[in-house]
Amino acid sequence: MEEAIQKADVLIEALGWIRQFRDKITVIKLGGSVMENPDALRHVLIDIVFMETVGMWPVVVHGGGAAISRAMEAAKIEPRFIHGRRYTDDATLKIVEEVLAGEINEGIAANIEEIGGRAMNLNFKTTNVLFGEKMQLEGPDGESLDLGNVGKVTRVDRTTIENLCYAGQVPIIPSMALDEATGEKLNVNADTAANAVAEALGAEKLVFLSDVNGVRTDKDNAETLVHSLNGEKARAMMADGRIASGMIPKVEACLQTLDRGVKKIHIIDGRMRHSLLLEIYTNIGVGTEIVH
Ligand SMILES: Nc1ncnc2c1ncn2[C@@H]1O[C@H](COP(=O)(O)OP(=O)(O)O)[C@@H](O)[C@H]1O
Ligand SMILES: CC(=O)N[C@@H](CCC(=O)OP(=O)(O)O)C(=O)O
Repeated sequence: MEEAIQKADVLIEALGWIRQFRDKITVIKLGGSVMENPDALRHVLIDIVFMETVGMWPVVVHGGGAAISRAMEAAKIEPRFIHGRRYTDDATLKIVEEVLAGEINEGIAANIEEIGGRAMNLNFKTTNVLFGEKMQLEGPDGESLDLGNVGKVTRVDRTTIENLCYAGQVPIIPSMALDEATGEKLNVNADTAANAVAEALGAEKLVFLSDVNGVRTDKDNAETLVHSLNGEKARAMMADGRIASGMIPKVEACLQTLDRGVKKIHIIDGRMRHSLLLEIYTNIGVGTEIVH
C-alpha cells in the first residue's frame, strides 16, 4: 500500500507542472543521434505521448543526419559538410527528401500512434509548414560559399501547427522547406529549423534532445557539464574551440532565439530515460539551460 501511496504522491507533485504547461507549446528537436537508437527514441516518444495526453502541446521538429549520410553512401555519394551544413546537390536533395520527409517523418508519426498517441506527419506529400530561401554563407575572405539546395526558414505556417495541437495531435515536422519564390525544395539544418518553429509559435520551451548530456567544458567528459550557459560564456567557448562541430549551430541558433521571445531553451540527453519528463515536470536540472 505504501508504494501505491508514493505513486499517487508523484502524480500530485506533477499536477502543478501539468497545469503550468497545459495548452502551451513545447518544441522538441529530435537529433539524428537519438533516432539512431530505437530504444531511446521509443522512450522519448512515450514521454511525448504523455505530454500530449495531459494537455500540453508538444511539437516535434526532427533531423536525421546520420540516416541521410548512410543513404548517400549506399548511393555512392560522398557526404560533404561546409560550416556544419551538408552540401546538397540535386541527387543529395532527392535522398534528403526520401529519408527525412519520407521514412523518418512517417516513422515517427507511426510510432506515436502505435504507443497510443495521435500524430500528424507534415511533409511535402501531406502539408508543408516550413517555407524558406536559399542560404548564403561567406568564406573567410568574404567570398560566397556554394551549399547547393540548402536553405533557411523564412516563414512557418503557424495556423496549421496550432490547429493540430488544439485538436490533440502532435505535429511532426522534418527539417526541409519550400522556396515560395521558385517552388524548389530546400535542405535545412534541423537545429535552425527547430529554432525557427519555436520562434514563430512563441513556444514556452524549446528542448534539444541530443546524444550528450548538454554543453560541456570538455566535450569528451560528461562530468564537465555546464548547467547554465549565457551568451558571453558560449561565445568564449566557441572562440577557444571548447564548443565545436554540431554544437556550434545549435548554441548559435539558441542564443538568437532567446532574443526573439522563446522563454526557455534546454539541451538534454535523449538517451537518458525520461530526460524530457524530468526537464518539464521536476526541479531537477537535467542538461544545459541556455540563458541570456
Ligand atoms: N562543448 C561541447 N559539449 C558537448 N558536445 C559537444 C561540444 N562541442 C562539440 N560537441 C559535439 O556536438 C555533438 C552534438 O551535436 P550534433 O552532432 O549536431 O547532435 P544532434 O544530432 O543531436 O543534433 C556531440 O555529440 C559532441 O560530439
Ligand atoms: C543543411 C543540413 O545540413 N541539413 C541536415 C538536415 C538534417 C539534420 O540536421 O539532422 P541532425 O539533427 O540529425 O544533425 C543534413 O542534411 O544533415
